[in-house]
Amino acid sequence: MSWTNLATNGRILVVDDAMENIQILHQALRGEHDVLFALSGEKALELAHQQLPDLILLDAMMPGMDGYAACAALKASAETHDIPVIFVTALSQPEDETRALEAGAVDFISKPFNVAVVRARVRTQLTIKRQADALRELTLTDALTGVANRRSFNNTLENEWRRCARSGAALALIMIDVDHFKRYNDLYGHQAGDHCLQRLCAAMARCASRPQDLLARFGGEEFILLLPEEELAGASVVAQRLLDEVRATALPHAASPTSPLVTVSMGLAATLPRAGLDTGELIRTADALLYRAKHTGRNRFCFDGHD
Ligand SMILES: Nc1nc2c(ncn2[C@@H]2O[C@H](COP(=O)(O)OP(=O)(O)OP(=O)(O)O)[C@@H](O)[C@H]2O)c(=O)[nH]1
Repeated sequence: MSWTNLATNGRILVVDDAMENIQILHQALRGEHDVLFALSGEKALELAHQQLPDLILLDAMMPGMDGYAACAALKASAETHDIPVIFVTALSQPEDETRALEAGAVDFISKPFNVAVVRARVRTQLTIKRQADALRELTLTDALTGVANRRSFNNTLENEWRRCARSGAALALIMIDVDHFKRYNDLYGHQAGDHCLQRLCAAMARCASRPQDLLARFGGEEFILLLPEEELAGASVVAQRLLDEVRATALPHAASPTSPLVTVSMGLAATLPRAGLDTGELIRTADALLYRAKHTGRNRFCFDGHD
């Protein structure tokens, strides 16, 4: 997304029980945006989850679930929480406006609407939304490698831990460290070292393809792969894939006593998360097993019961 067209080409969901209002708004916005519509609050929630629009124009008064209830439901769901909602309504008292803002709306447009005003307000909110998205992305991404950073990993671990605790599923971690990376930098230079980390990340990202898997840079030349709903057996399959994929990337490392190519060592740990149990313990276990992998020859993975 270029910074010059942040205000256009959005996916806008228009929600109104009156078809003529939807037609007017569709007419007003379709030149600049992709417009979806729903004729009820219930349908709006369904579409919002399926299509993840950039912005929602929501009628306050509708039979069944009204705009306030729909807005509250959108704000209560993690997937739709960040979608800005503009209320569009014939109600024009300050209390109505306050109620909409309290329900989580970012703006309020009165009916009958002025099409130019609607367009301008949509542009403004779309720009703000995209700037917020870009900022969130920046704060959660490692600048060098493009994978998640440690903050993002910590957030995801907490969420996945709770999710697995609810469903009774296991959760696995692979702690990954590049072997003899100091020697790599010393021989090839820091810039080549950076490039090596980028290539390794691209290779490692190919090894864990489920939507809930998360590869993150844990620090320096250390990475961590979070595998929700996975046990040690599954994690060891992924770890073997990581070893193979890193080998196939074939990055020369003439200063490594382990191999003529860049290699990684890994520690694997898995647990059945429970509320109240500490996520730190799992990380410490994976770290201790990574240490064991380093001290038993590198270019390998270790987990309890297997070296
Ligand atoms: N180029 C580059 N080097 C980094 C980066 N982050 C950490 N390093 C280097 O990674 C090296 C890590 O060194 P050590 O912790 O001694 O580990 P190692 O040399 O990989 O040895 P083993 O882990 O025991 O195999 C240090 O020289 C760091 O400067 C980075 O972003 N770019």
